[in-house]
Amino acid sequence: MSVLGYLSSQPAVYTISMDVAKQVLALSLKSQLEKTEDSTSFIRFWGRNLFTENGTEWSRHRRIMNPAFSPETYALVWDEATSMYREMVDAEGWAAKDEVTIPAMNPFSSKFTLIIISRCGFGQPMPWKIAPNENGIQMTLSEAIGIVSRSTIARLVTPRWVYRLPIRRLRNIETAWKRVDAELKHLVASPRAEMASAKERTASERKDVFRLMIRASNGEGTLSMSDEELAGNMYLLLMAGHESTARTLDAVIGFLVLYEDIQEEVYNEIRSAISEDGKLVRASTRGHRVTFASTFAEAPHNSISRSSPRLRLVSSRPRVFSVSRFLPRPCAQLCLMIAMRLEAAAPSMSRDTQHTVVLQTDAEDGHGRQLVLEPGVRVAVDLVGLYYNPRQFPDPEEFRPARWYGVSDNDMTVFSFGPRACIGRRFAVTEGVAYLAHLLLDWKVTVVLKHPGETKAQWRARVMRVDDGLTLGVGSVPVRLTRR
Ligand code: HEM
Repeated sequence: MSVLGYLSSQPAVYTISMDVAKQVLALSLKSQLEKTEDSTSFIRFWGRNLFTENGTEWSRHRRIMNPAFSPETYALVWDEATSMYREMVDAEGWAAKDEVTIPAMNPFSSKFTLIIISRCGFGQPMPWKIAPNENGIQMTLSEAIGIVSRSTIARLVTPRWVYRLPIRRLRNIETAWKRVDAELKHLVASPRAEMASAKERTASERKDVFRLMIRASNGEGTLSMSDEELAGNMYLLLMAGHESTARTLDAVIGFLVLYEDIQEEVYNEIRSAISEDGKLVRASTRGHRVTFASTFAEAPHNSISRSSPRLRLVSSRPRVFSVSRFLPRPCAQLCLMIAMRLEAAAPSMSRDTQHTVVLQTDAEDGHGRQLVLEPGVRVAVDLVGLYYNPRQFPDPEEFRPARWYGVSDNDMTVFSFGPRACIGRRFAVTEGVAYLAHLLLDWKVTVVLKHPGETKAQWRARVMRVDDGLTLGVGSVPVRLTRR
């Protein structure tokens, strides 16, 4: 589809073709197509970052951050997710109940993923119960990030004074942006102070992404980072590392209550992973592989064993981690990936032509043709359109994890592909599988209908609709948890 702005704006072409998308990403690596100031303004409020840059600048950011996305980090993600689940169940008072009705799962998944990125990405302890008046601002960080995400586009096009008008909604937006700003400043300040103190040695041994960036910001040379870039990357990770995963978790829960047979399959898979001895298994190295799984140490009957063939997380090389690379991908993981496809958190990927670019379009009718684009044209891969393209995914509306048995990560595309694919993909998958495994092992999750006559199709139309923010997601997901 091509779009011509006759009065203003640049011409653009949109594609929902996988082949064309692959060409676009390949040409981006050769700087024929690039991200521009304009196309990345929505994520550059606090500074340039890994997402906004091209060429050698992009490569510098990526080289600084890459070592943090390692098997050790994913092991930590699994462990933290395990203890976070326990904290959540205790703090919310679910531990003593056999049935819990929840009007919306969304705040739980949002808080869960925020705390995981905070603990595992930023090395910052964050408890499940967060006081609402930190930094003198009456809003939790989780709430603030949600508001910031939903108001990003408005914030780009409205002057700042508008948010000082005596209108509650606008004041709330201002408070949320201040809350996030305060958090970023606090994050920058705390590890710097820590690293300057006697704890320096221990802290410097830790390789969370945040400490690597702080070190780069204190350093010089090709792998250094300015303070502005540091803040920019922290904001990026806060948004990308938390929101997209949270929205995927909302979506996958929504689908699993609609498709009860698949929920049962995932449950049985998790049950088959429970160990006899029930001891905590965190991480172990077997030859060149790192395998780990986690159990609930305190609850032996609820343990997930490392001997399980299905929930094992495997690395083929010490530094390159892949979830179940040599084993069948767990159904829980496939459910996540399908939810990402059906409810894409990242709606599109765009690049602008820097030179004349030739794209080969699909030969759908046997007549593929060349599309010649002049410099200055925006090429957008419409991910929602691509994921619902029936030529790529027959019966695109169906939640059918089995369709991705044996398919390679690249062909799933939900995290993009090639060297510029999502840096946090394994982080997100580990976290998501851990969340599902622990939740579904304890509870059968079912729909809460609006009224007794509501059908599942109506529930899907009402709940699984697009809720727009910086990322896309579903609406409030009301469910009932019944103890297994
Ligand atoms: C369900 C969860 C997620 C989805 C669907 C997702 C999707 C994506 C996609 C499609 C891209 C490519 C965008 C483009 O090229 O324009 C991307 C890039 C990125 N993602 Fe994710 N992501 C997720 C989770 C995460 C997590 C957990 C983190 C960090 C911990 C993260 C950090 C990033 C970063 C930093 C980039 C930019 C990479 C680069 O340009 O080199 N994402 N993500």
